[in-house]
Amino acid sequence: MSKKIVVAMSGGVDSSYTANLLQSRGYEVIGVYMKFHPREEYHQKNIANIQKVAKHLGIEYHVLDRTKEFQERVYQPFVDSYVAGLTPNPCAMCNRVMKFTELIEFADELGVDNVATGHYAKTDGQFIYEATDKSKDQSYFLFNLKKEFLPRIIFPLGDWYKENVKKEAMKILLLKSIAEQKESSEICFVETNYIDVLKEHTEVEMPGEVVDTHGKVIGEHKGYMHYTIGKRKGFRLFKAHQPHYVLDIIPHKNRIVVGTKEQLEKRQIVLRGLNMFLDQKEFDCYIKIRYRTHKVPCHVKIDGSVASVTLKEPVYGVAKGQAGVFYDEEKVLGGGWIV
Ligand SMILES: Nc1ncnc2c1ncn2[C@@H]1O[C@H](COP(=O)(O)OP(=O)(O)OP(=O)(O)O)[C@@H](O)[C@H]1O
Repeated sequence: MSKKIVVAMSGGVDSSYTANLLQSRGYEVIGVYMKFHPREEYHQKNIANIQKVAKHLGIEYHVLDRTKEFQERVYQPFVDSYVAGLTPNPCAMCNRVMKFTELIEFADELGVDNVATGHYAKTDGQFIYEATDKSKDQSYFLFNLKKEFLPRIIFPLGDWYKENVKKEAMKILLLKSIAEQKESSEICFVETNYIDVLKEHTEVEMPGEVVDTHGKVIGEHKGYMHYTIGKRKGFRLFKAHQPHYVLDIIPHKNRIVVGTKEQLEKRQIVLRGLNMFLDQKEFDCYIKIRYRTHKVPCHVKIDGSVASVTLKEPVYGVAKGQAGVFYDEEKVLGGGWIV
């Protein structure tokens, strides 16, 4: 009897091809689509794609409405984070509290052990690793997965290049149109940009003061939620200066603090809400403090759910609310949220 697997299908090429690959490896695939946000048109388009793939593969698929849970666990915290002057990472949050939790729970209901997604990452059941295709690697967003989930997860695209996934999908008549469609935006519930999302819930356009590190008013900004630490555009300084960067955001005063590149430099970072795959409490490794950035060597000391990180090279633009993810070469050791 073939082994069953639940595949998270988004209607995109990656998860469609994942389902195809797993079936060709002998799995009995059960597809599942989850509605996270309330954009029904978006869902209908995706579900139509999944229907096509399911028909082509002769598999069953399910649609789960998780809009209420998503609103509570991901969407509202995303809005609240910006209001609090942070730069949230909703995808890393969603992977833990929504996507994989719901996927595993659904698999449990069906009595199925394994689940799969079309993420570009690898796992050996104990750790997560970077994907072979470094330009598509999503391991950073997966640092927060519950450790006990890992033995049940398969990432079939971990050793694939996206280019080849597309090429192979194009050869399958029913996947061709899916392979040709435009790639989805980075955050599924953001249609245009995050500011438009925030505007539906809170006042975003509220000009305020730009101050230097001594609190002296030196310019004007559009509203603190427009900025993230390290940003150097979009605010106005009264006098011409050398380039200035956002150093801090003070939400209750609607102020941003700016300074020079040297002032932006950080050698120490604190992470909270840790999620560790490694049990050690003190170690040397590398840290990634944003998705699209290189890893920096560091020393880590863990006390409870807090990590004190000493960087061996300076970094610029450490934004509160973003994920700090520890790596040993390609292996993800864990991570936490920058405070
Ligand atoms: N709404 C959803 N329902 C079920 N699974 C999903 C959903 N959105 C994403 N996934 C799963 O998470 C994986 C990674 O999601 P991401 O949003 O990064 O998609 P992607 O890289 O654009 O992949 P795809 O081409 O499959 O859309 C997808 O490949 C899929 O397995």
